Amino acid sequence: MTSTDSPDQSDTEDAYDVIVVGAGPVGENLAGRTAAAGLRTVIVESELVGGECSYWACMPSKTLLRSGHALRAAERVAGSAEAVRGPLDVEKVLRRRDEFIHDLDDSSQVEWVEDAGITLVRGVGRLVGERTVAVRDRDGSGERVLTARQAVALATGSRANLPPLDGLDDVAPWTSREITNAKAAPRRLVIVGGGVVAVEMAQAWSWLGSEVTLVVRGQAVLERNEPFVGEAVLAALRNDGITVLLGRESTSVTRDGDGPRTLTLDDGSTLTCDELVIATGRKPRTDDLGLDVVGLKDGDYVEVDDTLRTPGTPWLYAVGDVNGRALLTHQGKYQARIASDAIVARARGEEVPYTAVADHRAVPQVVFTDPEVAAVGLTLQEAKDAGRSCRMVEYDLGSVAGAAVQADGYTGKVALVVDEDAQTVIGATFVGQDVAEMLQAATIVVAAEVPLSALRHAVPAYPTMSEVWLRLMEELGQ
Ligand SMILES: Cc1cc2nc3c(=O)[nH]c(=O)nc-3n(C[C@H](O)[C@H](O)[C@H](O)COP(=O)(O)OP(=O)(O)OC[C@H]3O[C@@H](n4cnc5c(N)ncnc54)[C@H](O)[C@@H]3O)c2cc1C
Ligand SMILES: NC(=O)c1ccc[n+]([C@@H]2O[C@H](COP(=O)([O-])OP(=O)(O)OC[C@H]3O[C@@H](n4cnc5c(N)ncnc54)[C@H](O)[C@@H]3O)[C@@H](O)[C@H]2O)c1
Repeated sequence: MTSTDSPDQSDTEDAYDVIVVGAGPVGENLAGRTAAAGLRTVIVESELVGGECSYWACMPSKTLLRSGHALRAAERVAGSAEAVRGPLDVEKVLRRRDEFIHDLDDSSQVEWVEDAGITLVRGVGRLVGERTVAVRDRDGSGERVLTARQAVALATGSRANLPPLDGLDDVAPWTSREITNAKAAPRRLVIVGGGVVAVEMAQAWSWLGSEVTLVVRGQAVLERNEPFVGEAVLAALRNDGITVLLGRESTSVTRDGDGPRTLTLDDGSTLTCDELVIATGRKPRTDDLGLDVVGLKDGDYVEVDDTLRTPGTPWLYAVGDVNGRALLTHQGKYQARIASDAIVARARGEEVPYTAVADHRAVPQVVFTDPEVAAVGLTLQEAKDAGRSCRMVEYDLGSVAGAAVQADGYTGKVALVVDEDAQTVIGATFVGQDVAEMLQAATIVVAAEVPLSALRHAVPAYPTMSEVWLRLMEELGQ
């Protein structure tokens, strides 16, 4: 059966092979693959098919940043710089963002689901028993019970985690949802947080005209990366005119009616802003998911093994943000591929073909600031903490011919972490303009554990920025 149903619509056939709860990119991917393999698959979605990534996360944030990147790239090359002297057209940038998020209309995604042979049930899913999910209408008017012969896969994602800040509930703070979907640039924008959401949104809205202040509790931004990443991005943010306060905790916030908010910091100083964005991390959307049915706790990330199955419950899988392994769309979709192949294999009584190794050692991520940050695998510190015998080699990307051609006065840096025993690259970090597209080469090298001796034969084209690999190999004595 292929249909779009709401819970109160009666359906005599509510038994499926696979139930997927959550139709974000990860749930969709898993459902598409089990349906393609011939398993009768239903997907349950409480909001928009396409999930956080499509409407309130990856797509709007990247489209908000892209026009600024394009403008800056043109401004950094003599000849094109003279041709682009104007500012960004904010209205057009926001319109383009809205086109990418389909004005929050999921009908094209629903079409894909139906074409893929998946049944869509709209409503809030909850585990109520073994292989059983109850779906209730968002307004609570109806409930429908679905059963699964093979597997239930949780793909309910994550939401913003709000800190226990005095007064926060009364000031209508924004999270990533509102800042990625804002219809105009707030005049004064304060963002609390120093992670990926905070730095990307600080820069995007600064480029679009907001006066931005970033309140960071640590001594650096992007602390999970190599230290030189935080230094480069911090300098760039400040160079853009963004005020970045390091080592500052927020203690309380107030609002005068519908007017501006005033945030008080731990040194007694105050910041007044038209919008306050909280970007202090995520929490799993498991608060009312019925995890107690299988002895787990609502509100927690769902622990899984490397086939994305929960230990002790052979029919329950959890993929994407909800398991907390790597809060990234591409990594969640990787898990969806593995979980779906495992579900299909187990349904056929076959061996599971492969497991999630990349989650542990080869997770790639791009931070779409200017400069971009692209990293995969372990940082030097993570490698040391893991007891690896390792060393780091670094190279100034700006001194590579390809980078000099890319932009006048190009600045950037690349570092590799090498396992001395295995003679393989276990981590790579790039900072600079247009490094995002350089990441996949490093991801292949790390994921496939390519020996350094073999890398000698991977010759980068001249004059591209990838020529930095030759310089790094020289640094490594290869
Ligand atoms: C601002 C921002 C920018 C980001 N940018 C990037 C980026 O550039 N690249 C990248 O890789 N990652 C990025 N991410 C992370 C990315 O958005 C997530 O990793 C990704 O969305 C996870 O996909 P998912 O399918 O697991 O969850 P989600 O996309 O959150 O989808 C989960 C779905 O489940 C539904 N759901 C939840 N509970 C229930 C229930 N009980 N019943 C029915 N349905 C339910 C939700 O409505 C939602 O549609 C960004 C995140 C943020 C916040
Ligand atoms: N380009 C991308 O790939 C991209 C973009 C945005 C988000 N994401 C994903 O979304 C996830 C969430 O991003 P995020 O930036 O919200 O989280 P994050 O974990 O990257 O950063 C959270 C930040 O908030 C700070 N913080 C935590 N609690 C705090 C508190 N109580 N007060 C003040 N500061 C506090 C942390 O020190 C850190 O700087 C990330 O893990 C990332 O994987 C990815």
